[in-house]
Amino acid sequence: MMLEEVIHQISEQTKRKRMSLPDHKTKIVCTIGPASRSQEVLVRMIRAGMNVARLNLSHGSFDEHRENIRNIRTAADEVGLPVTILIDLPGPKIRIGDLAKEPMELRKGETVTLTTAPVQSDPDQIPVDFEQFPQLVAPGSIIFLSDGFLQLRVDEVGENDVRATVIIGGPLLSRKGMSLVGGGGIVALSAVTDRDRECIDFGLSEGLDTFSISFIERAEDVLKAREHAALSGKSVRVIAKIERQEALTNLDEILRETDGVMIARGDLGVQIPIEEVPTVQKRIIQKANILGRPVITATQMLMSMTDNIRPTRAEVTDVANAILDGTDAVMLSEETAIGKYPAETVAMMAKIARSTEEKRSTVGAVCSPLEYFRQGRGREKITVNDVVSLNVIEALDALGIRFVLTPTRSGSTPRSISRFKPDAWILAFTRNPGTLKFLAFSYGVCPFLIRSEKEYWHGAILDSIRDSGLIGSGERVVLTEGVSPGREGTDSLIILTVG
Ligand SMILES: Nc1ncnc2c1ncn2[C@@H]1O[C@H](COP(=O)(O)OP(=O)(O)OP(=O)(O)O)[C@@H](O)[C@H]1O
Ligand SMILES: CC(=O)C(=O)O
Ligand SMILES: [K+]
Ligand SMILES: [Mg+2]
Repeated sequence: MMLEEVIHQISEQTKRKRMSLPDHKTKIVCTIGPASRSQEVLVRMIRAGMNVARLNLSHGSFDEHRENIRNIRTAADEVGLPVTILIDLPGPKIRIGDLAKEPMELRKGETVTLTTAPVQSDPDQIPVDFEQFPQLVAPGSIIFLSDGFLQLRVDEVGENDVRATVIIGGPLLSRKGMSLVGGGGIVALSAVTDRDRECIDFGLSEGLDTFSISFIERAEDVLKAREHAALSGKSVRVIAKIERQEALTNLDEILRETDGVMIARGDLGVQIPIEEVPTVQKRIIQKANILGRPVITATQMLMSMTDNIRPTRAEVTDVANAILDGTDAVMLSEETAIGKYPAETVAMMAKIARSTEEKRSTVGAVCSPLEYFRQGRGREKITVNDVVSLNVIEALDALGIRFVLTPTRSGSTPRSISRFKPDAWILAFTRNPGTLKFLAFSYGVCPFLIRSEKEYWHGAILDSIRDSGLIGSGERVVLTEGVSPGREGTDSLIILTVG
């Protein structure tokens, strides 16, 4: 959208009230729930920078959401800023039902009963809103509740009841999601269920046209939502929620079909190994950016602000990093739906966004040192070490070399190569135990202690490397060479074959 259009849109909305541009460019999506559905709180959230109000139809009734929509619209009018309403569809996710009393405190080691029986007689039982649930588990199955915060191990399976032992305890709230290790729990049902279709109809009847689809598997799922809306003669904007392995496998086709994507890190962190979430996030953002699809990074961004007025450093850094990764929008979930400080959390999000955006061009360049040098920046201060390390990287890339051998006194040569984060290992040889210790902090550097000046000679290094069996005979390596022994600074690199 052109700047003029943005200004036009805002001035339309402001109805001739004083107009100014927002002070942050990253869009802020907020989930609306009990903590934020009042007019007063919504007004504060919009003033603090909320751009999109998300209604999660996995929680609350249509009546409740109808009232939310009315409140959001009134609040937006009052403030004079546009707010988009996003309907998040429930999708094929098994959830527990409404608990008799919440939170239900699950204690490690205790036995609990999950039941699909329609009428709850025992308030200590956990209702499950999916009839086939007992058939999906067996003794020994692990059940994740609440994005994996709570874990149970199944002991016994009956017709309607499943008895399980609490492995990881904590407070459980109504309607939390459930998944079985290995991805079970997103039942064989595909995305866009009958319930999702009802929710699309609900949204359309309220004059809304933006829907996020949970647990998308493939591009066809996006089409299904479009086709359903078309039955009512409506066209919709679809945000594909990437929260299962299949969606990652089919990411390219989904991105081509969808209008936008959400990195739904809550379920994604249960469906794929949690440690892969950060790199998957970067990959999705990059691909979405290349195709120009808006991308929302969601879940646990400022999670601790659900209870505290200040976030953790790690959370602030997560938000900033998502922005530097190239996300278009950041999302708040429990922070604004059930948290103690919904408006303050939005204000914090906006503050982090503004500060990060202001520094983005400088930080971006520093983030990729290789780009920094390739663009010829910092040329007036370039050192011999810089030139040699850049040449090393070039040689590694061009020849597919797996090892760099660097004799070093201070460690500066291996560090200058390490900063580019090459795939190759950097084997550093030093006589200085202090240097050896400090190289423990450098990415991809494996330091070795050598005893005598003689061993600095590259023939000796190659011999000891070959004898150690670390590098096979006949493999090419890069070796950096200090031409003037006794002086710091490397003057050249040589490419050698291990004999
Ligand atoms: N309308 C609502 N009414 C009551 N509680 C809500 C509502 N919306 C959200 N919440 C609470 O906030 C939590 C976080 O919201 P979020 O939208 O991330 O839900 P979720 O259960 O994790 O499911 P999803 O995977 O669809 O996001 C919910 O688990 C629920 O406890
Ligand atoms: C937002 C969402 O659905 C998730 O993080 O799982
Ligand atoms: K949902
Ligand atoms: Mg989810």
